[in-house]
Amino acid sequence: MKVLKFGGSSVKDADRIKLVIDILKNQKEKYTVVFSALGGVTDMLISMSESAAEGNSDYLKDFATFKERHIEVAKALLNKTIQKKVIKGLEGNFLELQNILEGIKLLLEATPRTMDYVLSFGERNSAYIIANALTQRGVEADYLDARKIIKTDKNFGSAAVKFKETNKSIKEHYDKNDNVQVVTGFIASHTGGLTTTLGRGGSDYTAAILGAALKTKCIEIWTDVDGILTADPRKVPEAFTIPIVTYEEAMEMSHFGAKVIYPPTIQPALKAKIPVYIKNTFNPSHDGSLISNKKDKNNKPVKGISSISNIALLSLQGTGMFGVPGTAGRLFSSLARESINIILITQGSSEHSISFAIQPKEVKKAVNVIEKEFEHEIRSGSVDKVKREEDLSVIAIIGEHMRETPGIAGRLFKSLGQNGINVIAIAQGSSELNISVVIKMNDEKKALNALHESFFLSETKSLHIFMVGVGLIGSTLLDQINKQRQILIDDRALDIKVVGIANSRTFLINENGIDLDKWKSDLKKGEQFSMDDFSKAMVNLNLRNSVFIDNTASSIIADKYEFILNNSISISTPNKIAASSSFKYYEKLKELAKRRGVSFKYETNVGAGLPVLNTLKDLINSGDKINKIEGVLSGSLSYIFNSFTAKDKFSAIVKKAQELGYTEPDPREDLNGGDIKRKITILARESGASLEMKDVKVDYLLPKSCRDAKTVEDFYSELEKKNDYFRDLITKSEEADQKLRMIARYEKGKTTIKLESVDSDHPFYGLKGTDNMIIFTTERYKELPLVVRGPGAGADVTAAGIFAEIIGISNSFS
Ligand SMILES: NC(=O)C1=CN([C@@H]2O[C@H](COP(=O)(O)OP(=O)(O)OC[C@H]3O[C@@H](n4cnc5c(N)ncnc54)[C@H](O)[C@@H]3O)[C@@H](O)[C@H]2O)C=CC1
Ligand SMILES: N[C@@H](CC=O)C(=O)O
Ligand code: NA
Repeated sequence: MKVLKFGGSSVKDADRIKLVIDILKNQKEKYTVVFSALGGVTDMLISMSESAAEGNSDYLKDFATFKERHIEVAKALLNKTIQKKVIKGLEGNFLELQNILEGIKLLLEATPRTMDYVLSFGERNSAYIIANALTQRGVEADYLDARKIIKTDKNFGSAAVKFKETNKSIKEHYDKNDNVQVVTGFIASHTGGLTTTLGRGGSDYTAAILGAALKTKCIEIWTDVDGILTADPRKVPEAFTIPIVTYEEAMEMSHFGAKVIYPPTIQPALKAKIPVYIKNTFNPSHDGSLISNKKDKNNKPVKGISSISNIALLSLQGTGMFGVPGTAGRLFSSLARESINIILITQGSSEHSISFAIQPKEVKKAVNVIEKEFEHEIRSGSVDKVKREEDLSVIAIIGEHMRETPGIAGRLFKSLGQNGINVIAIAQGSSELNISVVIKMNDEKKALNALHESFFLSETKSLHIFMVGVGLIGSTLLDQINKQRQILIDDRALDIKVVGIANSRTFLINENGIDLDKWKSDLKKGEQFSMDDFSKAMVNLNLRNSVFIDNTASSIIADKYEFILNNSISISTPNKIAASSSFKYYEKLKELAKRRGVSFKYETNVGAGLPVLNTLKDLINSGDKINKIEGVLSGSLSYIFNSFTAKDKFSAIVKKAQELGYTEPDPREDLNGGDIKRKITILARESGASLEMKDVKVDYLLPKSCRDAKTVEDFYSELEKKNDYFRDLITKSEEADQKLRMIARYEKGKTTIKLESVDSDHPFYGLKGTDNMIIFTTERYKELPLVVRGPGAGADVTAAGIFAEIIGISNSFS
């Protein structure tokens, strides 16, 4: 024999009840079944009584709806003959209820005793209709009014069960009746016959009482979710069912807002060692959760993460509290006198302050009672006025095995810290069954998701990308991400979600991820872009594991890095402006990233996708000293000198380099030496020098008229005028069997850039295509230097460099 119980959400209307009937018809063994009132009906009964008690006739409208709903369900489920009988029975109930409501209106009072009677109609109607629907479908079923079998005291609203009497009458009843008993949940009666109710979660309690009395094989609580989940799925989409939870864990989860069941109600069942399953009416084949005292083989230290939204934190503090016994006692007794429920308490070990969380609606009352209680101390200045903080949430991680697993708290605080979530108060029960933290309500969703990812590692980690600049590099990167995304999910459990994109005209944000197959057309329909609006949207979304990518060459974007890092968002960028701007800003950004525990990365600033800056960082971190850096740092100039011959027009080759995507958005940057200047400055800075870009000594490649051109168009026309000049240059170099190279150097604190014509034995002579080559001469690489060489410009290699950087950043998220 087993007991099944279906809650209000499972019996909200006729369609849902049909699903329930299917589940019941599929039962292989003997069972009894408990029902709650149709979803929403109990609330309706309460509000009708309240309005009647105010002498109001408004309830009559609700009463009409109440009747209609039940008749409708009966009509939809029952054939004509049975319908007639059932509707007659329902009408008897309606009349009884109508009389009571009229009585309430006359007396202007709904006592707890009357309320229990009123509420009983919810379960009585639902179980009655469903029992008949079962009979009609060939199940031999009887309607059983639980008032006949469950006996309680007269504590109306939350009556205490008299188990001896109850168990006896349950056994007697079930011994005599072989049909499926369809039982009203929640209601019971006093020995004298008065109707009582069992309080919060009452129908679950009914099921547990029956299970324990009849020693059933199990109890199944049927609801509208797949059991107890690791977190609230409305806040954490990745939440999943916990297969086995202990009773204590279920208790903690429900205390922190997981509303699947109210565990105290299943106590009688667990005491009798009867397993309790939580199952989903709308997904009956799912195993659901088992609440049991069996040890979980899985033994995860953290089983679930819960939260209570919108709480207030009050603190009592003052010098007069130190070492004074009874302060806490007085504080909490005064709150208890006013029936103020306390969600969490923490006390500093200095005994200087006690903080506790309560519902915001109780703040005023709480402050008043406390300030009254400590009136004298406040007046004398030994205790301060109550400090209050509102719009907060409590988050709790829960699990029995946290107790024997070190490092859990560490991981908790690391992932909150990394996501810029400030912890306002901390509490850990001495049972170590939960660790709770108070944070800003704004951060709740982010915190839940970050912790969920961190503690349920087997699940996929999400990375949220915000990208400004979707030109050549940006669009190539989006393409690469789109192609690789599923592989990263499958192989690395890493889900890269691009949630924001922008160009200089419009921007688009989608928290669930932008569709990378059609971002171009979607972006066209986006909102008008401003970096202020985009940054605000990004910060307001407040997503965990966020990375900002700047694929522009704009200083407007680079100027926002400080704000972005300050909001605990990592940055990866090929834009060289920030790292080559003032040394002060460069340092500030690096320091800020460190302080916020996020990343500021710009490997593609030098040598595009080549591992130049990382190599340099590894040398320095391992204690090497940089003596000299020499490099061909411009991919576009490399390409130009490698393709330019005395037969070509120099201006045409430059144009080609631009078309191939090797130059900066503005090609003058490359030809004027600006781009190389930025790169050598960055290399010098990464080597430890505090240099500015203006310190770089440049031997210009271009004649002055070209350098001074005001627009790109003017630049090309000036360049054309100088084609002969460049032909001379290359002819001389060719005749000497040499190659033209723009070489940057950093040595003894000085940075220089110079056009040189190099011989065939020079290391830079053999460079091909867009090759960059960086030669590090160091204390350890003295005789033979360390060399990094390869393509140093181009969309694919640059985008790949950023992509690799993003994946690297994802590793740092706990
Ligand atoms: N092409 C290459 O081989 C390499 C390029 N880079 C860097 O990559 C960055 C991007 O280069 P490309 O993709 O070639 O440029 P691009 O001109 O093709 O694209 C620039 C994008 O930025 C957007 N943009 C420009 N100014 C903006 C502003 N103020 N606000 C918002 N959006 C703005 C544009 O609308 C466009 O979507 C540059 O910083 C460049 O130095 C770095 C290494 C190699
Ligand atoms: N325009 C740059 C691209 C890489 O930073 C270059 O030519 O090297
Ligand atoms: Na690089």
